[in-house]
Amino acid sequence: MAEVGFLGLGIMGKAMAMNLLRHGFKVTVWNRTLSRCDELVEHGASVGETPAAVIKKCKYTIAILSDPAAALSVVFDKDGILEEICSGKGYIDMSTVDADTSSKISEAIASKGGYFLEAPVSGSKKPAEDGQLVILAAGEKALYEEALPAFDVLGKKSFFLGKVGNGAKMKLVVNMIMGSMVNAFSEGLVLADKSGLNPQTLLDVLDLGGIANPMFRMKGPTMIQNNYSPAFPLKHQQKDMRLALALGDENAVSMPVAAAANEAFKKARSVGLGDLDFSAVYEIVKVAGGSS
Ligand SMILES: NC(=O)C1=CN([C@@H]2O[C@H](COP(=O)(O)OP(=O)(O)OC[C@H]3O[C@@H](n4cnc5c(N)ncnc54)[C@H](OP(=O)(O)O)[C@@H]3O)[C@@H](O)[C@H]2O)C=CC1
Ligand SMILES: O=CC(=O)O
Repeated sequence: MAEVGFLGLGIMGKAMAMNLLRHGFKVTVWNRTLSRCDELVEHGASVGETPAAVIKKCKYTIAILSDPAAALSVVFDKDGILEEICSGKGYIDMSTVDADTSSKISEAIASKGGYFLEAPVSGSKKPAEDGQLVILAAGEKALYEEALPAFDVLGKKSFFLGKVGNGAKMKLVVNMIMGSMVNAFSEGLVLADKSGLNPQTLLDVLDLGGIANPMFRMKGPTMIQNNYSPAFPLKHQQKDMRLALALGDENAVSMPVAAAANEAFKKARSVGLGDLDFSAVYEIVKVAGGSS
């Protein structure tokens, strides 16, 4: 089996690279904070000293990094991907970014003869650990087909959405909906509490009705315990709202619900909740709703 490169061992990357190792893939990893590679090495990974070194060694390389700045940095900066990408090599960016960022990366890689695929994922820490992500790929179809054995390990379903940008846009639309939902959910929990209802009973009622969903089911119990151990960091959810609102601007789509949700996420970041789970926006909604 050809060696797969893997850049970025945060919450998602660590779980995904671990999954590939568990399924017999040979993986060479790199992370900006190199010490984060140690645990992967214990499970059989090799380490590349730089993104360029990983690209040089591997037929194709996957990345999952925090945001557009990080995604651009590993490609364009010193020791970055552009130094070694060439004909016959592929680069797959699974970070959640905007279509412009993805297009810039795609064009730069093509200018060196390499192949590019964007492939952001829907699903959080647990689906990443369980190989149950939903993969939203777009770009070079041949690279998509080459990566399918890896995608089959990482996810429960892969979509090929056509030209570069379509994967990024699909992911932003999905996360814009999710960010609005968690705000509405938080308001419901506050309203139940303030009007004398038991929030746990609200969760039980919701879970049996037409708006039951895995996100309410997973986040509800921890939210009512004020436990925001990060699966999907709030700062990333706010980045996704910001990028989705910009996509709305470009397309003249009015999104007042998403804009209000973004304000709550911004407020949460401004009071230091950015590294907690995105469900910590509940703390902001509680204050706005007059709860302590
Ligand atoms: N967590 C989730 O539930 C999901 C997240 N996503 C998306 O996946 C991406 C990663 O998320 P997640 O794993 O949660 O994030 P984390 O914050 O846990 O990890 C971020 C990763 O990006 C790296 N990084 C940050 N800045 C730079 C930089 N300038 N140069 C190089 N590397 C950098 C970090 O390196 P270092 O260790 O050195 O800080 C780390 O490896 C994000 O785009 C997010 O929106 C998508 C679906 C679900
Ligand atoms: O991007 C986050 C997710 O849960 O999907």
